[in-house]
Amino acid sequence: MTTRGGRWGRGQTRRGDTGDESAGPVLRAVGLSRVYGQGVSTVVAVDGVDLDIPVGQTLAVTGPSGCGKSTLLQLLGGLDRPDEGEVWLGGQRIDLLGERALARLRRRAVGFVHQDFHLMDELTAAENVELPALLAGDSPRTARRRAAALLDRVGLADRGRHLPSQLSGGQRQRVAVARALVNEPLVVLADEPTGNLDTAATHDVLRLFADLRATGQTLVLVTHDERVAATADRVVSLRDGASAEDIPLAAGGSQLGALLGWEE
Ligand SMILES: Nc1ncnc2c1ncn2[C@@H]1O[C@H](COP(=O)(O)OP(=O)(O)OP(=O)(O)O)[C@@H](O)[C@H]1O
Repeated sequence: MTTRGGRWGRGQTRRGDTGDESAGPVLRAVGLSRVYGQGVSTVVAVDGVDLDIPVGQTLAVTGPSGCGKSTLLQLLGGLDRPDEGEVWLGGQRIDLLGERALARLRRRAVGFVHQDFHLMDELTAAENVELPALLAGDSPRTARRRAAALLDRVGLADRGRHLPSQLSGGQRQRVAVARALVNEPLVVLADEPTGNLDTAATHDVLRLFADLRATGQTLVLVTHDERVAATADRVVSLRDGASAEDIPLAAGGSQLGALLGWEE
């Protein structure tokens, strides 16, 4: 994948760009806590999480329903703010940024993939992918070119003019992955990206993530599915908002082959 010169400052490059592993973690949480509600209805959704995510790592976040996975992902991506602690992205502390600066940084540095795709129904697949590039300041021509290349990369070169309603769930999620990549984010954050997909579509999306991993893209993946988690480099399990286990998987993405071979 080509890179855009000047988009990132010193210490903010991706592994795929420079091969430089000395820049420190691309994403870092320090003592992160998020509390919802007050009084008797208080819920501590995230409770003192420390996390360093190196450039190029695929991290799976797992744990039982309600343990705080989605809240943690939103905090890491600057969609929500912690009550305590710090979030660092690309060497910059983001939890203290003002709304506009945070929105700008999020647009460029974070690619989100959601369980239910979050595509705009009235826009074509290509327009959905172009939109974040246009919002980040690219010319229409550049945005179109980038969207076409990404749709090709996710195997949907011939579906650019289709509306989301004319695509299968797996195809919609591949459009969503293309959209997440269009601004060459520092991190891709995916919340149950295979949660609404059948087995074949799940495999398509996992293959896509394996391809991203091979290019050095940093990826954080929230998943209930242990087999999906097994395709990561590392698994962090949450219990009641806190990190209960942090396991490096020596085999990492090589589990993908086993998973696909087993299921197919
Ligand atoms: N906006 C909110 N207001 C109040 N409580 C919330 C809110 N969002 C989440 N919570 C609570 O915070 C806790 C963590 O929720 P979160 O969605 O992060 O968990 P999760 O692990 O992603 O769950 P699931 O796997 O079911 O999606 C839960 O107890 C949830 O009820």
